[in-house]
Amino acid sequence: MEAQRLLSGFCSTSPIPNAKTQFFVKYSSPSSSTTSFAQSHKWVSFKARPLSTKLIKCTNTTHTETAEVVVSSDSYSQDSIGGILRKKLAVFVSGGGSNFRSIHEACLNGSILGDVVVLVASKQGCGGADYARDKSLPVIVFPKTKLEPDGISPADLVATLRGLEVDFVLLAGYLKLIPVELIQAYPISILNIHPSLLPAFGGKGNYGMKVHKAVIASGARYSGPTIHFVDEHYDTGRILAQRVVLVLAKDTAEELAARVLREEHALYVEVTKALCEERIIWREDGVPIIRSKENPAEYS
Ligand SMILES: Nc1nc2c(c(=O)[nH]1)N[C@@H](CN(C=O)c1ccc(C(=O)N[C@@H](CCC(=O)O)C(=O)O)cc1)CN2
Ligand SMILES: NCC(=O)N[C@@H]1O[C@H](COP(=O)([O-])[O-])[C@@H](O)[C@H]1O
Repeated sequence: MEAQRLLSGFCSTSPIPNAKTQFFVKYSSPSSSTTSFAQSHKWVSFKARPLSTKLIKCTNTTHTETAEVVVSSDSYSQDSIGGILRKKLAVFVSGGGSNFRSIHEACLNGSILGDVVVLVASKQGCGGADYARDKSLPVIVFPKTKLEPDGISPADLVATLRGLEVDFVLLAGYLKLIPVELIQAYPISILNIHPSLLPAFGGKGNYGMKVHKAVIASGARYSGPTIHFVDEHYDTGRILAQRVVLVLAKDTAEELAARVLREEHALYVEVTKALCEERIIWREDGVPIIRSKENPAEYS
């Protein structure tokens, strides 16, 4: 229901103007509804300066909620560089969210021509979700599981991202399989970062510290992050970018993980910048490459 309300502008009587208008919404719900949008006071903010506030009442068969909508001018989504519009990003996390934070900060400081408009978390209480709430970003839990009963369905996830006009989905430490519904709804628009040089050390069961332990145990002398497009299987999508990190003879998995993570943060910001500036080109053999901003004749 909340996903639908988010899409329909919270209520049929919503005064919320067109999608180009940004707004804050504060929910106060008498009931302890089972969803992440309707519990007590929650600011769901999409940025921008408030111009006016409006109260809207949302009723359904079980209860009535009031939402205070702060309608504001939309001075962000009209930003553009050379006619290229600012992009709307959804980031997916399961853990601490350091990649999410570095991307969000790069959007705020102008490095990335885009805005994170929603965070999707597989765990309501993970560090990435806490950071998003602290920054007044909307948080959606996906998927719905026994441990996360407030999670939404794949259909509601697609509808909500569409309703938020998301252009690209960035997986950043997200540990669940992305469903085919989302992949079909966002063809070649979903990226993932993996902490090894794919195709090595990828696939089901290869995530987090497990990857770095396997790299060290293998005797590999090099590792590093890979960013790839997401298809219906784990880590088999088209590789877009990599960085090489030395594996030192006496590295612990934690030391290697920290070295790789530093490169992940830089690489994901660099790739997201190229994505939002529409500098990703598809080679005839289907391999995606990135056009240099400084020298358009150069690709990587
Ligand atoms: N359709 C896709 N979904 C996801 C992809 C992808 O490439 N295609 N990438 C992963 C991220 N990832 C590696 O980069 C990855 C994440 C998790 C797993 C894994 O084995 N998960 C376990 C469950 C872990 C848990 O719930 O704590 C499992 O499925 O058994 C492998 C690779 C994100 N989604
Ligand atoms: N296979 C997926 C996987 O292992 N992803 C890895 O999870 C970590 C998330 O860190 P973060 O939450 O601090 O960004 C990152 O190292 C990322 O590469």
